[in-house]
Amino acid sequence: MAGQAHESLPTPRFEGDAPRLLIVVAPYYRDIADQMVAGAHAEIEAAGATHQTIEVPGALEVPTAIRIAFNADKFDGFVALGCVIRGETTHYDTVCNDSSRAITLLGLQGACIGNGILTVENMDQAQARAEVAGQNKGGGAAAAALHLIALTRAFGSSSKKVGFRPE
Ligand SMILES: Nc1c(NC[C@H](O)[C@H](O)[C@H](O)CO)[nH]c(=O)[nH]c1=O
Ligand SMILES: CC(=O)[C@@H](O)COP(=O)(O)O
Repeated sequence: MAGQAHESLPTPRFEGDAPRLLIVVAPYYRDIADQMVAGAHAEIEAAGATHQTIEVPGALEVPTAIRIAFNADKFDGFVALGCVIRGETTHYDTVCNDSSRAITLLGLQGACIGNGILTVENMDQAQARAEVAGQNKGGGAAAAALHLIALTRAFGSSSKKVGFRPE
């Protein structure tokens, strides 16, 4: 089903106290980015949550933008969107590995993040994953963030915390 992080894991639905999500998108490839943002919007709205979208130049800037917004403590979760297509040099590896690792570290430090940064060999692969009627990776990333928000609310918070969140 479109938007599901996994076919067998329905996206949580929120009744009241709508979660606020920030979509951070790197429109390095504008058409691909727009499709993934559309998928994320649809998934978030269907779950009864709200969203705001900001743009940064490239995938390497996405984690820093999330850190900035996380420290502002205005959002319950984040969706990272972008597209990295291999070029002639090893820069592809840097962009892919550093952006994904930074996003994972932010998650371990307390941010509820779905990672929808595509890392592909060519535009055909990107298109198949970006289109909402296709693999809808933007919707899937939004679904992942929504799952983590629901988990956070279910477990609540305690004095014992791993990670950092400004009081
Ligand atoms: N080649 C791609 C990039 N490269 C740019 C970097 O993400 C970054 O903006 C730059 O190195 C300045 O810090 N970004 C993408 O999102 N996709 C690419 O295919
Ligand atoms: C993923 C990239 O950074 C890549 O698009 C840059 O292209 P190149 O490796 O040919 O400089």
